[in-house]
Amino acid sequence: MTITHAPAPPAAEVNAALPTEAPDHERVLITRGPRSGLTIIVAVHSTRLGQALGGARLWRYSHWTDGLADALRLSQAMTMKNAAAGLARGGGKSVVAIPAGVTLDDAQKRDAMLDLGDAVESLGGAYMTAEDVGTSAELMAVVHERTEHVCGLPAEQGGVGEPADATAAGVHASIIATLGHVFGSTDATGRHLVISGLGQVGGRLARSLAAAGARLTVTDVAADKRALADELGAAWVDPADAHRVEADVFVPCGLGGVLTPEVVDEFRVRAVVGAANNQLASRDVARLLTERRIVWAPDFVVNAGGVIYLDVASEPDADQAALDARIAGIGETVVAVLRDAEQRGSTTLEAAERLARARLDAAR
Ligand SMILES: NC(=O)c1ccc[n+]([C@@H]2O[C@H](COP(=O)([O-])OP(=O)(O)OC[C@H]3O[C@@H](n4cnc5c(N)ncnc54)[C@H](O)[C@@H]3O)[C@@H](O)[C@H]2O)c1
Repeated sequence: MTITHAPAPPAAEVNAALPTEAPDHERVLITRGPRSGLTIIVAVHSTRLGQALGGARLWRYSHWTDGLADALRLSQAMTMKNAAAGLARGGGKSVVAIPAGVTLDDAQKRDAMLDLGDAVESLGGAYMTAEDVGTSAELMAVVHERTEHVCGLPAEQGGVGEPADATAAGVHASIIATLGHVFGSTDATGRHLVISGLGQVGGRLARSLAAAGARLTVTDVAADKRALADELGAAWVDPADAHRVEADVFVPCGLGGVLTPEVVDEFRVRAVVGAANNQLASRDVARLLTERRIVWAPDFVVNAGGVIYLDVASEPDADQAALDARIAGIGETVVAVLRDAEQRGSTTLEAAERLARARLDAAR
């Protein structure tokens, strides 16, 4: 294949350090895609609860080992997410690493997805892939040409499509549950929420929270999202200042790593509940949030709606009412985690991890 070199390296390359501790993954496949020439990594962290499920990331990495580090970390997080969500699913993740400065055209993306399909198939069903950052339902349909172990195909092809609606519904339920925990009322009317990131999930949430009567301040690094703020009558704030707004809840729906010690120090909210993955810049930030009495609903519990949707809706006898109940149940899980943390004097992160580990231990 021909790789076209962009004039300047794209901004969003991932640099990720490999863990110093040896990985505890069941299997990690690292292979060079014969069609695409790209490094493909499939990390199966755990199948203790069932076939590992987690998305495929097609992204730029400064070095292929950054892609490996990402896959190791993300697959481990999927084990916790799927266990905390009560799914009979293990944790896994795949990464197709695009070298720095390289842009793929459509034919090259297709080659990459066919290679990914072969890599997934070679694991004999230990891992099922789905869309994630840089991939889509359409690209999953290409993966499907090489393996059955893929979900989230386009609806026209009999698939269940992309899961953003379900993710947003789960985050909405989590926010309502957290309001109940913090303020003693689940009524969002007049509550002031700050949403940072108005993409697939944040945009849907802004609509559902506005409909629930919340007062919104919103932001995005993409200035064109301001139209949604205007449509909903929401206030707009500069992205860099969003975390300083005095409000009830901060709702991170952009990229991960947003909760740094500095940000937590400047927060003027009572709770943080959002869709973004890996919100904590480091584990100690969970303790800083607890010390400042800011209730953080752990991201991997809050944003599990998408994976619940992919799991439940992909079943042949999928039932919408059962799915809705499972998504709404995320709110109950959030409350259980927040109460457990309060009772034991632990961080909410530790409480969510206890819940996930208990389910994993029960399956030994
Ligand atoms: N889509 C899903 O079903 C799903 C499921 C689980 C978790 N998540 C996580 O939720 C987050 C949002 O997902 P999405 O699908 O809506 O992504 P998206 O790419 O559609 O939207 C992200 C939005 O955040 C904005 N953004 C990026 N950096 C920002 C910053 N610093 N400040 C403000 N805005 C910023 C982007 O411009 C974009 O509009 C991601 O972290 C994703 O990993 C999504």
